[in-house]
Amino acid sequence: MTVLLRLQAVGKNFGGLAAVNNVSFDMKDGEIVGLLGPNGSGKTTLLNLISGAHRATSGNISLYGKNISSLRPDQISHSGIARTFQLVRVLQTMSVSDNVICSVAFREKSAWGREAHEIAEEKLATVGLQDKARDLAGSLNYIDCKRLELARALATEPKLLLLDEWLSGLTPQELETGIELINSIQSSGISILIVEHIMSAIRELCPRCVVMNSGEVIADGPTGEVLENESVVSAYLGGADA
Ligand SMILES: Nc1ncnc2c1ncn2[C@@H]1O[C@H](COP(=O)(O)OP(=O)(O)OP(=O)(O)O)[C@@H](O)[C@H]1O
Repeated sequence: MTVLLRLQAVGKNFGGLAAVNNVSFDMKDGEIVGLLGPNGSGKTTLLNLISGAHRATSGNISLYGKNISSLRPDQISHSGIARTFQLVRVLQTMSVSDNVICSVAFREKSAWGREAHEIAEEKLATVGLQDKARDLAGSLNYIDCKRLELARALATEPKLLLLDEWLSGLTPQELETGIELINSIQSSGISILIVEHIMSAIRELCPRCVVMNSGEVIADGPTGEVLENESVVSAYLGGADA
């Protein structure tokens, strides 16, 4: 299968701190991969490097064989990578629909007017927000803000979606809905790299996991095996959560 994303010896230093250190792994087209690790292990920094928010100190990142390590975030978005943030970011004073239209306007194949509206409607339907298209984004509850952020990411037509704790803070029922939504997005052909602390969700969604600790990859493989790996248990799970 085609290699979608390739990380080769990727590193990021903040002063004397190696937040990401010599990280290498591939993702295949269509894959969903869990990115795990204890707090401060470098997961969000790695997503920031892939999405271009931060420039890597060392190593290479490529998408479909094209080196994207030195591209700007907008160029990386145009290459086919979209993300959501750990702390939800929506444009509070605009309507739900206009939030998505903004993403449509900034994508590589931008669209305006009626076409942009139709794309926004489609993405809002995908995430289950079609009935709230005219509401103010600032009036949405937590899960709906998360849905909107997802719709905004999908509006850029990504090949690879980076989800940073998208499921965190949801009620058990919302969690089930969220898992189904992520599953359906992957089934539509979008690859997903998901940072998540909720192990039940990771087990349900991800056949494969990569685990980081202190900036380094300490395990990469089938989720069941990885979660039983001794170094993973002691670094991250403390033996209780798996
Ligand atoms: N902009 C920054 N400047 C300095 N240090 C940073 C910066 N961003 C992250 N760090 C540090 O890099 C390390 C990795 O942080 P990162 O947020 O990537 O971890 P994480 O695995 O995503 O953690 P969490 O699960 O808590 O979100 C931490 O020690 C953090 O304090």
